Amino acid sequence: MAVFTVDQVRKTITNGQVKEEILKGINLSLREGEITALVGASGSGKSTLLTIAAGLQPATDGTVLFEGKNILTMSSEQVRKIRASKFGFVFQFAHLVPFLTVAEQLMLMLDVAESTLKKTEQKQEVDKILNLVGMEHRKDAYPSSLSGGEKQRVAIARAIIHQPKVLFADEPTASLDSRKSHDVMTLIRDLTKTLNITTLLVTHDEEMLSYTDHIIKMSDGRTRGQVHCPA
Ligand SMILES: Nc1ncnc2c1ncn2[C@@H]1O[C@H](COP(=O)(O)OP(=O)(O)OP(=O)(O)O)[C@@H](O)[C@H]1O
Repeated sequence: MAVFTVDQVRKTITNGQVKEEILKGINLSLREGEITALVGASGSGKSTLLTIAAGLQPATDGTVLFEGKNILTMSSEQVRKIRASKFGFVFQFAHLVPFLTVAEQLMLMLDVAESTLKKTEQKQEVDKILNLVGMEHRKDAYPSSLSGGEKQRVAIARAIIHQPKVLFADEPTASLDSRKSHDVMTLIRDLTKTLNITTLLVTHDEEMLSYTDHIIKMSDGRTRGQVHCPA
């Protein structure tokens, strides 16, 4: 089922007198339990498309339908609520809060997502998710004592603890070595399948495409076909 549909999305940037169209009418649909990868040369518009789809910046034209509603015409408060409760984000760097332990980072995310769980249930949820990403043994550790791969595991746990429908992952393996990159993509793939998340991934690393279900190539602000990857 398509959870997310992007239809005729355009983005024009004005730089002084010069107008530049960086997205030229993008269409795509994302399905539950699947990873869709956006690939393409630097500057082709991947991150712009991801941030518009995630409600982080407006488009010039077009629609982004999430659960049947166009997020591009919602108020900023409505979009903020959807982002906090229904979306999860992972970026190139983990961006953990340095003075919070691993468990506290996840508790904070539950607060941001306005979780209705009681504190004891929230703690159980934290334990469950840390177990899922293989980080339960480091729950009381601070970020400075974690390796790059461990930090990214915590960032992924934080991105999914509130059970988002959609996971936006922008170059999640770009700061990791090859082995850790494979570990992180295995984790993202397993979580996408077991939790039935809809995942949109931006990556430069062709080796990571074997973990995806669909590949969309971007070139000069346009998409060039949606390739289905056989399992
Ligand atoms: N706010 C902005 N103002 C001016 N130009 C912008 C802005 N945002 C993006 N661009 C331009 O739009 C184009 C697409 O940028 P975008 O970051 O989406 O590309 P990308 O495919 O994600 O690139 P990379 O792989 O290098 O991250 C680039 O030429 C970029 O310079």
